[in-house]
Amino acid sequence: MAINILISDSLSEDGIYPLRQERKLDLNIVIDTGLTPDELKVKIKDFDVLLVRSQTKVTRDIIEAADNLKLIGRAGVGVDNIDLDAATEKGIIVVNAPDGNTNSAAEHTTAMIMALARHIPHAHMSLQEGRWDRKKFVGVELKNKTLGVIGFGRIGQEVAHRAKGNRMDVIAYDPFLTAEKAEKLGVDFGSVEDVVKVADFITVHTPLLKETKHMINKEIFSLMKDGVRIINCARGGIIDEIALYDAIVEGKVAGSALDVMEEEPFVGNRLLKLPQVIATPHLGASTIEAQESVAVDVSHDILSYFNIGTVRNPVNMPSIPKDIIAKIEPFFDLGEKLGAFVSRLSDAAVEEINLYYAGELANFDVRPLTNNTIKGLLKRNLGNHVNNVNARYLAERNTIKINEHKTTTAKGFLNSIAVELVTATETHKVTGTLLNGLGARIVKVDDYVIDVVPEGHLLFIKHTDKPGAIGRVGTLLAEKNINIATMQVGRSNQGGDAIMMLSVDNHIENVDFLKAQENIFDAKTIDL
Ligand SMILES: NC(=O)C1=CN([C@@H]2O[C@H](COP(=O)(O)OP(=O)(O)OC[C@H]3O[C@@H](n4cnc5c(N)ncnc54)[C@H](O)[C@@H]3O)[C@@H](O)[C@H]2O)C=CC1
Ligand SMILES: O=C(O)CCC(=O)C(=O)O
Repeated sequence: MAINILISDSLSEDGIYPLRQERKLDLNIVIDTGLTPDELKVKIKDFDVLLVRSQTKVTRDIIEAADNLKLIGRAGVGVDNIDLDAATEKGIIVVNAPDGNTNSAAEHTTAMIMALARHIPHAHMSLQEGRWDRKKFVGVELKNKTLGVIGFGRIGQEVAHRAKGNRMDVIAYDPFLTAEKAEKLGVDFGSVEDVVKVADFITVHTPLLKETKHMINKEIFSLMKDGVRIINCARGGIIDEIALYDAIVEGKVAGSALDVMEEEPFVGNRLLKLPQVIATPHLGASTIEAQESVAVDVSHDILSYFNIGTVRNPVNMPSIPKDIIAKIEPFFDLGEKLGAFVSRLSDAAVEEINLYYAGELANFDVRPLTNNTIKGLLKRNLGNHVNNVNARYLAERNTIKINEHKTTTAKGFLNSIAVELVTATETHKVTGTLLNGLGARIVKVDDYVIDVVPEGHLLFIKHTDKPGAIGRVGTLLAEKNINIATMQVGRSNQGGDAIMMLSVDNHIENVDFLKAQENIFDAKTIDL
């Protein structure tokens, strides 16, 4: 079946070349830019993939109307134009291209700092208007000035690097910036307040989040040096525009360079009328190189998702290095099957799921494996609507607690996974392993040690350990023309509780005939 891809913002044609030349998948690429939200809401129904830059607003409304959507690709960094919660709830994976435009955005920020320091746009306009005004445009040097960088991720660091080339001192704030890292990068570091108190130029490079919205506000402006210059090439909204406007008019801020504002397009914004402000229409990533690079990156993730089911740059799923994925991937199927198996052992509402990882597995970040296992467990009640993207969200929405437990010592096996399901009245635990060269096995159900291949049609029977029980089950199944492929038995003690685990050739619709037997107190069919 064709995979329908809608590109709704203008993207580099060279960047989507990997999609154009794909031969294994049947891709149907439709480019339709400039759709209104209402038009997109109707159109999106037929598409499996939506590919955007920052222009298209992928709202909850649009996501809810997107009946076939599996992946949203953002050719760029910021995903604030995509309702991530709505995508996650619907099980739609969101990917971005975090590295492809770093250099361009850092170069643009540097250009803005320089243009601001030397009044280049205004001087140029004045010349165009026929004036030779050299006194009006006296600037300041960058050398020996301090650049304050708030948000010291990819772009913030690249900007700092260039500032040092201009012989500026750099002081940065980022919640993840440690003394060791700052020293290695040759910058000072401190709190937001520490940074703004000493900086001559302040540039912000954080994402727009609840915590960063208006983080540069009236109070923070009041701490700044008089004559400070403010640059925002990250996201509108990080700086409170009312506070910025007032600080410029009051003379606290000598100038501001803005590539982004709270409302875009920002033609007509009153800040543009101030002579101290220079601005560009969100051009940080607008270079041939960056646009090609981000489009190539998302194109590769789309292909990777549909070809092998993994992506490099997930936004709403844990991002795990390739080498770790390679180590945990073989356990995905086992985890899902253990989840599915344990879900059949109780009909009561699940309150808690405990995942026990033992052996070498315990050394790795197993969150994707946990997601897959929860998917297997929740499928019984939620059906195919649950997937790796929304499994954890759906568990939490149903107030199910998820706990991962790890130990590097695995009893008897190199690695094992145990999935424990806790309800108000009972607890069940199923343990599985991958046997070298022999594949997956279920090795324990509750307290019973077994050895069962987790596939096909299984029949799980709990009974009293009495002579003839096994033969009776065999006869009853034969009467119904059900062929037994394998059988395992286990018991707690002689004459006590016991289990039978059979694999049979066909699905058994109804097991009441087994439950009606005197010594059988439970029977369940489990199709894996
Ligand atoms: N103008 C444009 O065209 C472009 C804008 N951008 C924007 O630039 C910004 C930075 O992008 P990258 O450096 O690639 O992202 P990044 O994820 O590498 O770095 C962001 C940094 O902000 C830090 N941060 C988060 N909350 C913070 C807080 N409360 N205070 C201080 N720091 C905080 C994070 O720890 C992280 O180190 C994003 O908003 C992105 O959308 C990116 C590319 C182009
Ligand atoms: O697509 C664009 O040009 C905007 C880039 C951007 O703002 C980002 O990557 O966060």
